Amino acid sequence: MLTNHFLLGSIRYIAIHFHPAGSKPALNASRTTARYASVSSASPNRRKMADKLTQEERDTQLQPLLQSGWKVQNNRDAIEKEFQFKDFNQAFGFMTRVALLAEKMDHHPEWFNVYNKLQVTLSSHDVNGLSKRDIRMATFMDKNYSN
Ligand SMILES: C[C@H](O)[C@H](O)[C@H]1CNC2=NC(N)=NC(=O)C2=N1
Repeated sequence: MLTNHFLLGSIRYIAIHFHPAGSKPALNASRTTARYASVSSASPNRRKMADKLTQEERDTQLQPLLQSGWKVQNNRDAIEKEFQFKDFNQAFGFMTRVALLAEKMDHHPEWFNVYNKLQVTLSSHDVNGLSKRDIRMATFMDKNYSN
């Protein structure tokens, strides 16, 4: 058994990993630390209060995404974009790369895929609107997209 306590100001995350006797951990402790430290930099309560994008952040961070095809929905504080790929293989490869980040961030896109098309909606349910996590996710998608 391996126990990691992360003390970043206040206790924010404790990860306990169980490994069957004799088995080797898949990750060493320092990699595990880096992985979780990067995605749990705020406790859930603090995250909620501090997280919704401010007007200034919308002007500076959301604006560039709106130039690259993301749209703010009419009825919800969420952004959406449709991606098109050569075929299903390309679409699903892209989705897989995004899914790995989503799991690391504990932040998941709403998406709908048919063959080579992918409709994505990003919003942060815990703040009922857009947060920096949506900016990070959208930016990652744009960077990783090629058709
Ligand atoms: C329990 C779990 O941490 C939460 O439900 C996470 C999971 N993924 C999430 N994804 C998104 N988009 N918003 C959230 O608020 C969210 N919360």
